[in-house]
Amino acid sequence: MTRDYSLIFGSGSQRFDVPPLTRLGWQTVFARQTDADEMVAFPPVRVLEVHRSGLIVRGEDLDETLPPRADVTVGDWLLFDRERPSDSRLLDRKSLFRRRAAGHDRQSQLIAANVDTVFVVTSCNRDFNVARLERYLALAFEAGSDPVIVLTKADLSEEQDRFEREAQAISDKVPVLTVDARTPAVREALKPWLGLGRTVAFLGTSGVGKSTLVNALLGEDKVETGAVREDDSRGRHTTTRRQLLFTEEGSGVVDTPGMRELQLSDVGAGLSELFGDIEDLATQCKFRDCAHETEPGCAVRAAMEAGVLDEPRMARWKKLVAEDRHNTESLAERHARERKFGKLVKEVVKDKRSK
Ligand SMILES: Nc1nc2c(ncn2[C@@H]2O[C@H](COP(=O)(O)OP(=O)(O)OP(=O)(O)O)[C@@H](O)[C@H]2O)c(=O)[nH]1
Ligand SMILES: [Zn+2]
Repeated sequence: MTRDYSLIFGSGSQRFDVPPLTRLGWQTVFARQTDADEMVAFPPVRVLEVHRSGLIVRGEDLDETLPPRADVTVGDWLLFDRERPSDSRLLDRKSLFRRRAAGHDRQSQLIAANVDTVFVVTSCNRDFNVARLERYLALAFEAGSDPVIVLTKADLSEEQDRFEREAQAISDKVPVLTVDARTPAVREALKPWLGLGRTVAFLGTSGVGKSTLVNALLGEDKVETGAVREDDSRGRHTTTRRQLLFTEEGSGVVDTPGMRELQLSDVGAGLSELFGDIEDLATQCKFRDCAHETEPGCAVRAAMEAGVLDEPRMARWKKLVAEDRHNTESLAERHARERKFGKLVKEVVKDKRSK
């Protein structure tokens, strides 16, 4: 077992006892996929940066650049093959964020792997939107990463209690923090999810304070914040980074613009995690394909009428399910479904006419 020496020695200068792989985020789930002999022949390396020209990886006393490959992303673990670097074995992931590429095939672009916790960031202002938060949470669950809601700009709002209450009501699986992202105290607030060998990432719309939080964790201005970024509108290009950085205490922070553009697609399982209670109700509806509108024997509407289920929440659920289906279906699948529906309508019309 790997011991977490940071608990014994504290962090900072006395880091010498921590195994280098642990500092890079090596965990039992990865160790279980290999053994000591293989690790000597093919040392584990973690992907820290992805560039068009190659992958920057790091292991114990190892800093290498591997040929680029589409099946690997930031945060991944590989067993480095010195002879044939492009054959380095990719270890199974703990979690994976991906984005559907443009076009109608279902190709997806890998964004980040092996993220333990994702901070879903929103501000105590007009950015705050329960539907959008639910969307991000579904994405996080789908990726296999634990979400935490971070409410920033608490210092600018007189209603932070209300925002906090609304965020807490979304799911009892998701903790909520309220912070001023610009103060050093924010590191304390995020601490329970950081720590040696843990990897975190940030999700949220533009301007909510993601870069500010990343900088707070890294202890310096590694990432441009909004104030600087405004230059972009005058034509300056920001470099597209996809990188994994480490804090002083040894936790990994994924900073990738791709996380900002994630869409809801293929998040069926994530939605179930977030709306499991409604899905359970739906299984009790009289009709298996109940749309929970006017059908008799609808358990979902019954719960709503009894005041057990919040109507706006159920409306958001329906919208997300429809949207996920739309994003997930390939064009061919959609055509097939629409054809089937068209045929059904024709049959019903014919049936009515013949009566
Ligand atoms: N008062 C206050 N200002 C904040 C807080 N968090 C962030 N800001 C400010 O909000 C602006 C935007 O913050 P960023 O960290 O750049 O936001 P971002 O989410 O990284 O935005 P993008 O890079 O566009 O995705 C900056 O000027 C920050 O200083 C906060 O908690 N309180
Ligand atoms: Zn129903």
